[in-house]
Parts: sequence; structure tokens; C-alpha cells
Amino acid sequence: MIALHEFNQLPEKDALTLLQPCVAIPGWADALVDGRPYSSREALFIAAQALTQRWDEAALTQALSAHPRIGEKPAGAQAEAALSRQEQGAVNDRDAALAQALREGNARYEARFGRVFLIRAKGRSGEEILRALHARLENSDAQEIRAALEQLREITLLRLEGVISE
Ligand SMILES: NC(=O)NC1=NC(=O)NC1=O
Repeated sequence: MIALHEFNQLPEKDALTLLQPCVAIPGWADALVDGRPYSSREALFIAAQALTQRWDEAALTQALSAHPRIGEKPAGAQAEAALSRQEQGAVNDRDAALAQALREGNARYEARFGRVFLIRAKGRSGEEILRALHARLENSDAQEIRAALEQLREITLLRLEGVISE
């Protein structure tokens, strides 16, 4: 976590490294770093959100390489794995029936849409995530790309909030 004025002054490489765990879409961090200096944290978040509007199915596929399945808390020390574990903290991984239901739901989703189910897990219980997964299974391909991209935006901006303080 660094202050906005520090972020504005970081060497480009260090600023990119700081933003990299937010989302595995390099163009997003590149553009956000290029847009410095930001006059306020709000201006930074407005720019960050605007840049996510460019994302399409290809960007979603690229980002999913850095997101473990829900219920599969990733091992590994890299920043993304630690963030995923923290974000999935409310998913009770001691509930075997829930874990099984999530595994089955993930498998059904992947069979239907051909990619990992993505949801902003922070603040959501496993049961709430499972309900959302079942509801989204009813989406058309186009609807589900939009739904997944919206979740990716939420995850990315939540992670950015954890990187840049006032
Ligand atoms: N498949 C996922 O939805 N993964 C994740 N959701 C989050 O909020 N963090 C993740 O890693």
C-alpha cells in the first residue's frame, strides 16, 4: 500500500510491478501508469475504471490465467495467490458439501462456457457464490461475457484500492 503522491513519482517499472497483481491484462497497468500524475485518488480510480471498459472476451481469457477456481485456494507465494486466498476467505472450506457443490458447479460452468467461472469473491459467502454460479449458468454466451467482465472489473478495482491509499 503506498500513497498516491508516491505512486505518481515511482519509476515506471516499479509502478507497473505494483499494479501487476491487480489484473493479468498488461495493457491496463501500462495505460494507468502512463496516465500519471493523478491529481487525486478519485481521479486515479476514474481512469482505472474507464480503462476496464475496453476489456473484451480476449482480455477476460487473459485475466483468467491469474484467477484460481472458486473454492480452490491457490498455493504459491506470488502476490496474486495471496490476494485470491484473502478474497475467498469467506468461503467456508471446511464445509465438504459446499466444496463439492462448488467443484460440480465449476465443472458445469466450464463445460458450458469453456472458461473458469469468475466472481468477485470478497464479501461473499460460499453459498452466495454458489447461487450466483447457478444463476449465471442460465446466461447466453454474450450475457455471460458481460457478467464475467463486470466481476473482473470489481476484483481489479478492489485490488487497486488495496494498493493505493490516499
Ligand atoms: N474464479 C474466481 O472467481 N477467482 C477469484 N475471485 C476473486 O475474487 N478472487 C479470485 O481469485
